[in-house]
Amino acid sequence: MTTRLRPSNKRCLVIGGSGFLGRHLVEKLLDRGYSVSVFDICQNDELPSVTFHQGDLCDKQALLSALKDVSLVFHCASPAPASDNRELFERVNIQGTSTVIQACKEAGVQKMVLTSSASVVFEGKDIKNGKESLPYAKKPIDYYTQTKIMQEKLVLEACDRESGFLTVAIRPHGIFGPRDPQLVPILVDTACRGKMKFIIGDGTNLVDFTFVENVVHGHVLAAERLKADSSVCGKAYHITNDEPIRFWDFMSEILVGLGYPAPRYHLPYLFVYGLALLLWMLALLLRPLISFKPTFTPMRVALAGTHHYYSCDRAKDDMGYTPVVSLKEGIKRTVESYPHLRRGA
Ligand SMILES: NC(=O)C1=CN([C@@H]2O[C@H](COP(=O)(O)OP(=O)(O)OC[C@H]3O[C@@H](n4cnc5c(N)ncnc54)[C@H](OP(=O)(O)O)[C@@H]3O)[C@@H](O)[C@H]2O)C=CC1
Ligand SMILES: CC(C)=CCC[C@@H](C)[C@H]1CC[C@H]2C3=C(CC[C@]12C)[C@@]1(C)CCC(=O)C[C@@H]1CC3
Repeated sequence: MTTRLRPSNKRCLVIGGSGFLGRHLVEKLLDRGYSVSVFDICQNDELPSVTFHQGDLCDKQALLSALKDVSLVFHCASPAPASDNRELFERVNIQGTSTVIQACKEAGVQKMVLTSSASVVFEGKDIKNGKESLPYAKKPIDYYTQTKIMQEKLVLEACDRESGFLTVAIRPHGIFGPRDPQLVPILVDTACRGKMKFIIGDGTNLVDFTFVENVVHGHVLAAERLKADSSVCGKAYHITNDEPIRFWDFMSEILVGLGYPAPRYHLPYLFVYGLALLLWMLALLLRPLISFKPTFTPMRVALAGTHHYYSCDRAKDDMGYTPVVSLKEGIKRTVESYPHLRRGA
């Protein structure tokens, strides 16, 4: 039986509620008796009890009309990292988030939960059991992450107990699960093109992959613990499955589950990284003439070949977080949810 910690008269808005994480969050909030509205630039299948507001989060007027009578806002909208569009990241994640904060304050919103990312401290070098006390990356791995850092700072600095506007940031890592448009589809696409034969490095690097329902659970707990007298205010929290796994074992389990062979041949990390760097520079130089997007970007090679896993002790201590779905179960549910991506389907 689910315990309902909050009365159902709580009205919340999920910005980015049509996206992968946002949609799972909306479903959980409804299940917990919240009254939910969604604000997103795009709409997917309607949910009967959800009010949908279509708009760009950079548009304050559009936000204000969606924020009427809302006391809690979840901000989980962002351009996809793969869009690789610096201007768009800056406009949406930095200027847009400032606009969201201003609109929330004007509309009298009391609480805001931001979906940040654990990668805000990652510089492409090993992180083992990283805590929230690690400094922000001075050289973030890409523009997307650079703007996620700025976004998190803006939201946490806006936390103001005096005026009654409370904020918290959730830092998930490697979100996966049913309906994810990125991780599994990229992986399967790479396998279909015969490029998933190689393991970068010795294959022992540990990484956090987090099942989407655990990320949702972290968001809901944060919102419910966010009060003027709580230690949660103005802080960032890692939310993971708390079961770091070898990057290549995770990839292999998904691939094998979908009927593709697991990668087998090892390539030295520095060799692949150097090659990826060269290709990336070539793509940049040739951009005015031809446009090609290499599969092996330096950022992806760093993600695939280094340790990067994080401690969620702070979330455990401050908000009683524990993952609700194990990695094994999460992988099983994910694989089962992609029958159309099975080999030969
Ligand atoms: N997926 C992951 O592994 C991780 C994700 N995160 C963070 O979690 C959050 C959710 O990610 P995820 O669910 O994967 O992403 P999605 O792309 O699936 O969802 C984001 C949603 O926001 C919408 N959106 C984008 N720009 C705007 C805008 N200007 N105004 C209104 N809505 C907009 C998107 O629309 P459209 O699709 O049309 O762009 C989409 O519906 C993001 O903040 C991301 O940075 C953090 C760590 C890991
Ligand atoms: C843990 C974490 C931050 C995951 C984020 C998701 C994506 C960045 C990954 C999803 C599929 C991954 C993938 C690769 C890199 C990282 C991802 C894009 C490779 C390109 C790495 C090099 C290869 O050999 C192929 C991989 C395909 C899948």
